[in-house]
Amino acid sequence: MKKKISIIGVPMDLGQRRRGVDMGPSAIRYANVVERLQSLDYEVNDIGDIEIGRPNRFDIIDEENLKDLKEVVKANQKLASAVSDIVAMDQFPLVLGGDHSIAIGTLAGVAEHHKNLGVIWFDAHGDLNTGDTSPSGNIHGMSLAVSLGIGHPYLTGINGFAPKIKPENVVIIGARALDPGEKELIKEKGIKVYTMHEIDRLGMTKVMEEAIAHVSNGTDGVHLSLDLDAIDPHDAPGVGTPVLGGTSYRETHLAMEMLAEAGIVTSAEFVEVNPILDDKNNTATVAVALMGSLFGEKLL
Ligand SMILES: NC(=[NH2+])NCCC[C@H](N)C(=O)O
Ligand SMILES: [Mn+2]
Ligand SMILES: [Mn+2]
Repeated sequence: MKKKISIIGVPMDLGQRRRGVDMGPSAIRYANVVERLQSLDYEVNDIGDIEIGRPNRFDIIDEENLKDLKEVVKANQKLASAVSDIVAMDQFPLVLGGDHSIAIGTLAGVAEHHKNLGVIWFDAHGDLNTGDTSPSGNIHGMSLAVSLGIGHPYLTGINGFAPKIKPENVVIIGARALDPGEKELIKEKGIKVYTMHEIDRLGMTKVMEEAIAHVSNGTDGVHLSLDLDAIDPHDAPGVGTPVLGGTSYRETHLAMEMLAEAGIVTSAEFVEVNPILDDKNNTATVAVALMGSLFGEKLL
Protein backbone atom coordinates (compact mmCIF):
# COMPACT_ATOMS: atom_id res chain seq x y z
CA MET A 1 0.00 0.00 0.00
CA LYS A 2 1.04 3.61 -0.55
CA LYS A 3 2.52 5.50 2.37
CA LYS A 4 0.38 8.61 1.89
CA ILE A 5 -3.32 8.61 2.73
CA SER A 6 -5.73 11.41 1.88
CA ILE A 7 -8.92 11.43 3.93
CA ILE A 8 -12.03 12.99 2.51
CA GLY A 9 -15.35 13.31 4.37
CA VAL A 10 -18.71 13.15 2.63
CA PRO A 11 -21.53 14.35 4.92
CA MET A 12 -24.16 12.86 2.62
CA ASP A 13 -27.56 11.86 3.97
CA LEU A 14 -29.78 12.32 0.90
CA GLY A 15 -29.33 8.75 -0.30
CA GLN A 16 -31.64 7.49 2.45
CA ARG A 17 -34.27 8.86 4.87
CA ARG A 18 -32.71 8.68 8.34
CA ARG A 19 -31.08 11.94 9.32
CA GLY A 20 -27.78 11.92 11.16
CA VAL A 21 -25.58 9.93 8.80
CA ASP A 22 -24.26 13.29 7.54
CA MET A 23 -22.43 13.45 10.89
CA GLY A 24 -20.58 10.21 10.13
CA PRO A 25 -17.35 11.89 9.00
CA SER A 26 -17.23 14.00 12.19
CA ALA A 27 -17.89 10.96 14.36
CA ILE A 28 -15.08 9.04 12.64
CA ARG A 29 -12.68 11.97 13.04
CA TYR A 30 -13.70 12.25 16.70
CA ALA A 31 -12.75 8.58 17.04
CA ASN A 32 -9.19 9.63 16.06
CA VAL A 33 -8.85 8.26 12.58
CA VAL A 34 -5.95 10.58 11.70
CA GLU A 35 -3.92 9.73 14.81
CA ARG A 36 -4.60 6.01 14.37
CA LEU A 37 -3.23 5.93 10.85
CA GLN A 38 -0.33 8.23 11.67
CA SER A 39 0.71 5.81 14.39
CA LEU A 40 1.07 3.19 11.62
CA ASP A 41 3.62 5.43 9.93
CA TYR A 42 1.45 6.83 7.18
CA GLU A 43 1.53 10.43 6.15
CA VAL A 44 -2.12 11.40 6.62
CA ASN A 45 -3.66 14.38 4.93
CA ASP A 46 -7.26 15.20 5.95
CA ILE A 47 -8.57 17.36 3.13
CA GLY A 48 -11.93 18.03 4.80
CA ASP A 49 -15.48 17.52 3.58
CA ILE A 50 -17.28 17.65 0.24
CA GLU A 51 -20.08 20.21 0.41
CA ILE A 52 -23.56 18.68 0.19
CA GLY A 53 -26.65 20.66 -0.84
CA ARG A 54 -29.43 20.91 1.73
CA PRO A 55 -32.74 20.71 -0.12
CA ASN A 56 -35.82 21.65 1.90
CA ARG A 57 -36.87 18.48 3.78
CA PHE A 58 -40.54 19.21 3.16
CA ASP A 59 -40.16 18.68 -0.55
CA ILE A 60 -38.04 15.64 -1.19
CA ILE A 61 -37.97 15.49 -4.95
CA ASP A 62 -38.83 11.97 -5.98
CA GLU A 63 -38.55 11.59 -9.73
CA GLU A 64 -38.73 8.06 -11.13
CA ASN A 65 -38.40 6.56 -7.63
CA LEU A 66 -35.00 8.26 -7.15
CA LYS A 67 -35.17 10.47 -4.07
CA ASP A 68 -33.13 13.68 -4.19
CA LEU A 69 -31.58 12.53 -7.48
CA LYS A 70 -30.19 15.92 -8.52
CA GLU A 71 -28.40 16.66 -5.22
CA VAL A 72 -27.00 13.14 -5.08
CA VAL A 73 -25.65 13.52 -8.61
CA LYS A 74 -24.09 16.92 -7.85
CA ALA A 75 -22.34 15.74 -4.69
CA ASN A 76 -21.03 12.57 -6.32
CA GLN A 77 -19.60 14.50 -9.24
CA LYS A 78 -17.67 16.70 -6.77
CA LEU A 79 -16.51 13.62 -4.89
CA ALA A 80 -15.40 11.90 -8.10
CA SER A 81 -13.16 14.86 -9.01
CA ALA A 82 -11.67 15.06 -5.52
CA VAL A 83 -10.96 11.31 -5.41
CA SER A 84 -9.49 11.35 -8.90
CA ASP A 85 -7.10 14.15 -7.85
CA ILE A 86 -5.96 12.10 -4.84
CA VAL A 87 -5.21 9.06 -7.01
CA ALA A 88 -3.43 11.27 -9.55
CA MET A 89 -1.12 12.45 -6.74
CA ASP A 90 -0.32 8.78 -6.05
CA GLN A 91 -2.01 8.85 -2.65
CA PHE A 92 -4.46 6.41 -1.12
CA PRO A 93 -8.01 7.84 -1.05
CA LEU A 94 -9.86 7.03 2.18
CA VAL A 95 -13.46 8.25 1.98
CA LEU A 96 -15.63 8.68 5.10
CA GLY A 97 -19.43 8.60 4.80
CA GLY A 98 -22.09 9.54 4.72
CA ASP A 99 -24.60 7.12 3.26
CA HIS A 100 -23.61 4.50 0.70
CA SER A 101 -24.76 6.55 -2.29
CA ILE A 102 -21.28 8.12 -2.14
CA ALA A 103 -19.73 4.94 -3.52
CA ILE A 104 -20.98 6.21 -6.88
CA GLY A 105 -18.61 9.19 -6.71
CA THR A 106 -15.72 7.34 -5.09
CA LEU A 107 -15.76 4.62 -7.75
CA ALA A 108 -16.19 7.17 -10.54
CA GLY A 109 -13.01 8.93 -9.37
CA VAL A 110 -10.96 5.78 -8.78
CA ALA A 111 -12.07 4.10 -12.02
CA GLU A 112 -10.71 7.01 -14.01
CA HIS A 113 -7.26 5.62 -13.16
CA HIS A 114 -8.03 1.88 -12.96
CA LYS A 115 -9.59 0.34 -16.05
CA ASN A 116 -10.02 -3.06 -14.42
CA LEU A 117 -10.82 -2.28 -10.82
CA GLY A 118 -11.64 -5.06 -8.38
CA VAL A 119 -14.27 -4.23 -5.75
CA ILE A 120 -14.92 -5.77 -2.34
CA TRP A 121 -18.37 -4.70 -1.17
CA PHE A 122 -18.93 -5.46 2.53
CA ASP A 123 -22.64 -5.00 3.19
CA ALA A 124 -25.79 -6.55 4.64
CA HIS A 125 -27.39 -5.35 1.40
CA GLY A 126 -26.60 -5.65 -2.29
CA ASP A 127 -27.12 -1.99 -3.22
CA LEU A 128 -28.06 -3.40 -6.60
CA ASN A 129 -31.46 -1.75 -7.02
CA THR A 130 -32.56 0.64 -9.73
CA GLY A 131 -35.47 3.08 -9.68
CA ASP A 132 -37.53 0.24 -11.12
CA THR A 133 -36.73 -2.38 -8.48
CA SER A 134 -36.11 -0.28 -5.34
CA PRO A 135 -38.69 -0.70 -2.56
CA SER A 136 -37.64 2.67 -1.08
CA GLY A 137 -36.43 5.00 -3.83
CA ASN A 138 -33.29 5.52 -1.73
CA ILE A 139 -30.20 5.88 -3.88
CA HIS A 140 -27.89 4.36 -1.23
CA GLY A 141 -29.53 1.05 -2.17
CA MET A 142 -28.51 1.51 -5.83
CA SER A 143 -24.83 2.51 -5.77
CA LEU A 144 -23.33 -0.83 -6.80
CA ALA A 145 -25.78 -1.19 -9.70
CA VAL A 146 -25.01 2.36 -10.82
CA SER A 147 -21.26 1.65 -10.77
CA LEU A 148 -21.90 -1.38 -12.98
CA GLY A 149 -23.59 0.98 -15.42
CA ILE A 150 -27.15 0.03 -14.49
CA GLY A 151 -29.61 2.77 -13.54
CA HIS A 152 -30.56 6.34 -14.34
CA PRO A 153 -28.15 7.95 -16.84
CA TYR A 154 -27.61 10.97 -14.53
CA LEU A 155 -26.11 8.53 -12.03
CA THR A 156 -24.31 6.09 -14.32
CA GLY A 157 -22.90 9.00 -16.36
CA ILE A 158 -21.11 10.71 -13.45
CA ASN A 159 -17.54 11.61 -14.47
CA GLY A 160 -18.42 11.11 -18.12
CA PHE A 161 -18.04 7.37 -18.61
CA ALA A 162 -19.83 4.12 -17.80
CA PRO A 163 -19.60 1.50 -16.52
CA LYS A 164 -17.00 2.12 -13.80
CA ILE A 165 -16.54 -1.53 -12.91
CA LYS A 166 -17.24 -5.00 -14.33
CA PRO A 167 -19.46 -7.59 -12.65
CA GLU A 168 -16.75 -10.28 -12.79
CA ASN A 169 -14.43 -8.05 -10.71
CA VAL A 170 -16.90 -7.59 -7.84
CA VAL A 171 -17.42 -9.58 -4.68
CA ILE A 172 -20.12 -8.89 -2.09
CA ILE A 173 -19.50 -10.12 1.46
CA GLY A 174 -21.99 -10.24 4.35
CA ALA A 175 -25.25 -10.02 2.40
CA ARG A 176 -28.44 -11.03 4.20
CA ALA A 177 -31.11 -8.60 2.99
CA LEU A 178 -31.42 -8.74 -0.79
CA ASP A 179 -34.52 -7.48 -2.62
CA PRO A 180 -36.08 -9.61 -5.40
CA GLY A 181 -34.73 -7.39 -8.21
CA GLU A 182 -31.25 -7.53 -6.68
CA LYS A 183 -31.29 -11.33 -6.57
CA GLU A 184 -32.23 -11.39 -10.24
CA LEU A 185 -29.43 -8.99 -11.17
CA ILE A 186 -26.88 -11.07 -9.21
CA LYS A 187 -27.89 -14.16 -11.23
CA GLU A 188 -28.05 -12.32 -14.53
CA LYS A 189 -24.59 -10.74 -14.13
CA GLY A 190 -23.00 -13.68 -12.30
CA ILE A 191 -21.82 -11.50 -9.41
CA LYS A 192 -19.89 -13.36 -6.72
CA VAL A 193 -21.71 -13.10 -3.36
CA TYR A 194 -20.75 -14.51 0.02
CA THR A 195 -23.92 -14.24 2.05
CA MET A 196 -23.88 -14.80 5.81
CA HIS A 197 -24.75 -18.42 5.02
CA GLU A 198 -21.41 -18.94 3.23
CA ILE A 199 -19.55 -17.04 5.94
CA ASP A 200 -21.10 -19.32 8.59
CA ARG A 201 -20.34 -22.49 6.61
CA LEU A 202 -16.88 -21.74 5.24
CA GLY A 203 -15.61 -19.36 7.90
CA MET A 204 -14.24 -15.89 7.23
CA THR A 205 -10.72 -17.20 6.49
CA LYS A 206 -11.84 -19.26 3.50
CA VAL A 207 -14.24 -16.56 2.32
CA MET A 208 -11.49 -13.95 2.33
CA GLU A 209 -8.96 -16.25 0.64
CA GLU A 210 -11.45 -16.81 -2.17
CA ALA A 211 -12.56 -13.19 -2.31
CA ILE A 212 -8.97 -11.89 -2.48
CA ALA A 213 -8.17 -14.34 -5.29
CA HIS A 214 -11.34 -13.29 -7.12
CA VAL A 215 -10.77 -9.52 -7.03
CA SER A 216 -7.02 -9.78 -7.76
CA ASN A 217 -7.50 -11.89 -10.87
CA GLY A 218 -6.54 -9.68 -13.81
CA THR A 219 -7.37 -6.42 -12.02
CA ASP A 220 -5.21 -3.30 -11.72
CA GLY A 221 -6.36 -2.17 -8.26
CA VAL A 222 -8.90 -3.08 -5.58
CA HIS A 223 -11.44 -0.80 -3.91
CA LEU A 224 -12.91 -1.70 -0.52
CA SER A 225 -16.40 -0.34 0.08
CA LEU A 226 -17.33 -1.12 3.68
CA ASP A 227 -20.89 -0.45 4.80
CA LEU A 228 -20.88 -0.65 8.62
CA ASP A 229 -24.24 -2.46 8.47
CA ALA A 230 -22.36 -5.56 7.24
CA ILE A 231 -21.32 -5.96 10.87
CA ASP A 232 -23.79 -7.34 13.38
CA PRO A 233 -25.88 -4.52 14.91
CA HIS A 234 -24.75 -5.63 18.38
CA ASP A 235 -21.24 -4.51 17.45
CA ALA A 236 -22.17 -1.64 15.12
CA PRO A 237 -25.56 -0.24 16.16
CA GLY A 238 -25.16 3.23 14.65
CA VAL A 239 -26.40 2.51 11.13
CA GLY A 240 -29.62 3.49 9.33
CA THR A 241 -30.63 0.08 8.01
CA PRO A 242 -29.51 -2.53 10.59
CA VAL A 243 -30.07 -6.22 9.86
CA LEU A 244 -29.61 -8.95 12.46
CA GLY A 245 -27.09 -11.73 11.94
CA GLY A 246 -24.06 -9.87 10.59
CA THR A 247 -20.33 -10.47 10.80
CA SER A 248 -18.81 -10.29 14.26
CA TYR A 249 -16.29 -7.70 15.38
CA ARG A 250 -13.45 -10.20 15.13
CA GLU A 251 -14.55 -11.73 11.81
CA THR A 252 -14.57 -8.28 10.28
CA HIS A 253 -11.14 -7.49 11.70
CA LEU A 254 -9.81 -10.78 10.35
CA ALA A 255 -11.09 -9.77 6.92
CA MET A 256 -9.25 -6.44 7.17
CA GLU A 257 -6.08 -8.12 8.46
CA MET A 258 -6.12 -10.53 5.53
CA LEU A 259 -6.55 -7.63 3.11
CA ALA A 260 -3.58 -5.87 4.71
CA GLU A 261 -1.48 -9.02 4.36
CA ALA A 262 -2.51 -9.43 0.73
CA GLY A 263 -1.53 -5.80 0.11
CA ILE A 264 -4.05 -5.42 -2.71
CA VAL A 265 -6.30 -2.55 -1.59
CA THR A 266 -5.71 0.73 -3.43
CA SER A 267 -8.70 2.80 -2.19
CA ALA A 268 -11.36 2.46 0.51
CA GLU A 269 -14.50 3.96 1.93
CA PHE A 270 -16.28 3.42 5.24
CA VAL A 271 -19.94 4.40 5.08
CA GLU A 272 -23.30 4.55 6.86
CA VAL A 273 -21.97 5.57 10.30
CA ASN A 274 -24.89 7.40 11.96
CA PRO A 275 -23.87 8.82 15.35
CA ILE A 276 -27.48 9.85 16.16
CA LEU A 277 -28.52 6.20 16.16
CA ASP A 278 -25.32 5.04 17.83
CA ASP A 279 -24.38 4.05 21.33
CA LYS A 280 -21.55 6.34 22.60
CA ASN A 281 -19.88 6.61 19.17
CA ASN A 282 -19.16 2.87 19.18
CA THR A 283 -19.80 2.43 15.48
CA ALA A 284 -17.33 5.13 14.46
CA THR A 285 -14.85 3.61 16.92
CA VAL A 286 -15.31 0.20 15.29
CA ALA A 287 -14.85 1.82 11.86
CA VAL A 288 -11.55 3.38 12.93
CA ALA A 289 -10.33 0.12 14.48
CA LEU A 290 -11.11 -1.66 11.21
CA MET A 291 -9.17 0.98 9.30
CA GLY A 292 -6.27 0.30 11.65
CA SER A 293 -6.34 -3.38 10.68
CA LEU A 294 -6.75 -2.58 6.99
CA PHE A 295 -3.63 -0.41 7.10
CA GLY A 296 -1.54 -3.01 8.84
CA GLU A 297 -2.06 -2.73 12.59
CA LYS A 298 -1.07 -6.03 14.24
CA LEU A 299 -2.24 -7.61 17.49
CA LEU A 300 1.32 -8.56 18.39
N1 LIG B 1 -26.45 1.20 1.72
C1 LIG B 1 -27.49 0.69 2.37
N2 LIG B 1 -27.52 0.68 3.67
N3 LIG B 1 -28.50 0.23 1.63
C2 LIG B 1 -29.72 -0.27 2.16
C3 LIG B 1 -30.67 -0.60 1.07
C4 LIG B 1 -31.96 -1.16 1.58
C5 LIG B 1 -32.93 -1.62 0.50
N4 LIG B 1 -32.36 -2.70 -0.26
C6 LIG B 1 -33.26 -0.45 -0.43
O1 LIG B 1 -33.00 -0.48 -1.60
O2 LIG B 1 -33.79 0.51 0.01
MN1 LIG C 1 -26.12 -1.83 3.86
MN1 LIG D 1 -24.66 -0.37 1.47
